[in-house]
Amino acid sequence: MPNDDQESWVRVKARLRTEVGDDVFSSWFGRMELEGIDEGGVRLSVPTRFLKSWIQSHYAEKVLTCWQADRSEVGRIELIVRSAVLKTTAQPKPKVEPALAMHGENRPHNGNGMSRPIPVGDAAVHEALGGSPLDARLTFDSFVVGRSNTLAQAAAKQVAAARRTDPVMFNPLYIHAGVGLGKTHLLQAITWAGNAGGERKVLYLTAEKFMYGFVAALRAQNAIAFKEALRGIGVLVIDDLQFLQGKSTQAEFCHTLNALIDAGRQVVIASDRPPSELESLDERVRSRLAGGLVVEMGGLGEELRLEILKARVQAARAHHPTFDVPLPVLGYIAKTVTHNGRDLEGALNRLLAHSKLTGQSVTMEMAEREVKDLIRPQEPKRVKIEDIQRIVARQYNVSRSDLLSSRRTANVVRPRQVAMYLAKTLTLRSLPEIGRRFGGRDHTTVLHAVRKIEGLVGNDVTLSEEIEILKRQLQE
Ligand SMILES: Nc1ncnc2c1ncn2[C@@H]1O[C@H](COP(=O)(O)OP(=O)(O)OP(=O)(O)O)[C@@H](O)[C@H]1O
Repeated sequence: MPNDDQESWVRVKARLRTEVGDDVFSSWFGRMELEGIDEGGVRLSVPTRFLKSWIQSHYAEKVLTCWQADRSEVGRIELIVRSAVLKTTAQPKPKVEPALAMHGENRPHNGNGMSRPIPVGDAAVHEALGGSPLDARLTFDSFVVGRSNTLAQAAAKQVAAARRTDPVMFNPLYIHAGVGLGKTHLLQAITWAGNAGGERKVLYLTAEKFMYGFVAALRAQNAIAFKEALRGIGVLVIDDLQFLQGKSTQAEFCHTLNALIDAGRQVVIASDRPPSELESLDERVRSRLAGGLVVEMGGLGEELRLEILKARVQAARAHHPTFDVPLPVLGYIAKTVTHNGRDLEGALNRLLAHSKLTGQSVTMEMAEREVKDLIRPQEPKRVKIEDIQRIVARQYNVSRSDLLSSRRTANVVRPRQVAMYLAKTLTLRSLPEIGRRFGGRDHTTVLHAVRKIEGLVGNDVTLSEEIEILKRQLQE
C-alpha cells in the first residue's frame, strides 16, 4: 500500500480519536485497519461482523468526514470484515483453502462447540446461547508454549480438564495480553477440550456476542430465559471483555458472573488489559474479576515466534504437501515480523499463496518481498499506572500507599503530582480514571497536578531531568 495512504490513515485515526474520545476510540476503532484506497473509496476492515454493523450504524458519517478532512476526494467508505484465516492485504485471495490448517484432522467449524441443544425455545435466546463460532484449529495441540505463556496455558489446561465434582481452584481465570498474542486461541482451546470431555458444558462467547445476545433477548422479552439458561452452563468463557459496553449489559454481566462463581461454576475471561484498567466497568465487577487468578501473557519472543512458525508450516503441509519454507526463511520471519501471532500467520499465508499461485519454491528473496509491510517498528511499551506509582515512589523514597493516601506533606505532594502527570502523559487513561486510581481523588485534583508540573518543568531543570529519568525507566 502506498506510504501516502498509510500516512493519511494515521492522521484520520488521530482525528477520530480526538473526536470520539480515547475510550470510544479504543472500543470500536482500535482494531480497524486500512485495506486500501481507490477511486474515491476507502476500504476499511474490522475483525467481527458485530463491530462492522455497530460502526456502520453509529459512526459511518463520522468516519467519512474524518477521511474527507484529510482527503477531500473521498466519497465513500466501504467497511468489510476481514478474514481471520487468510489476512493478506493487496493480494488476490487464492483458492488454497483451508489456508494453513494446523491439523490434519478436518474438524468442522462447530457453531457452538456443544453437543446438546440448549433447552430454550426462543430463537433469539437460543442464538444468544449458541456461543460464538469456534475455529477448529485453535486447540491446545496447536498452541505453542514459551516463557511468556506457560502459566496461562497451564491454568487453561487445568480448567479444561476439571471435572464437575472437582473444586474450582481459581475463579475467574482472567487472562490478559496485547493484541494477537494468543488469548482467543487459548480460550477456544479450553472450549474444545472441555466440551470433548463432555462433563461440563463450556460456552464460548465474545463480549460482543454477550452484548448482542442480551440485547436480542431483551427485545424478544425473554431475558429471564436467557439468564436462566446462561446460568445453567458449566464453564462460561468470555473473550475480549474490553468490548463490553452499556450499563444494562454490564449489570447483567455482573449478575451472571456472581451467579456462576457463587454456584461454583468456572468463568474464564480474556481481555487486552488487566481488570484494574477496565475503566468502563463498575468497581465491584473489577474487584470480582481480580479476585481469581489474573495471568498476563507477554509478547511472543523470537524463539517462540520461530516455534509457532515451524508448527504452522508443519500443519499446512497436511493440506499442501509440497509447501516448504527453509529454516533460514523462518528465522528471518521470526526475527523481523515481531508484532503478533496474527502477523506471523499473515506472513506464512502470503508465502503459501505466492508459491501456490506461481509454482515457485519459497526463497529468502520472496519472503523479503512478501512480508515487507508486516515489519513494523516496535510499538512503545504500554505503561501502567501501577508501574508509574511504584517507580515514582521508589525515586522519591515514599511508599506507594503514601501516594494514594490523603497526606498533604510536601514530601508526598510533589511525588504524587509527578505521578499523576506521568499517568496523564504516558497512558491513555482519562482524568477521572487517574483520580480513581490515586486513592479516589476528583478529576480536578488530577488536572491541577498535571498543570502544576507542566508549569514547573519549563523552569525547574532538576525536576525536568527527574521526569525524563522516570519516563525512560517506565518506557524501557
Ligand atoms: N502460543 C501460540 N501458539 C500458536 N499460535 C499462536 C500462539 N499465540 C498466538 N498464536 C496465533 O496468533 C494468532 C492471533 O492469536 P489470537 O487470535 O489468539 O490473539 P488474541 O490475543 O485473541 O488477539 P485479539 O486481542 O486481537 O483478540 C492466531 O492465529 C493464534 O493461533
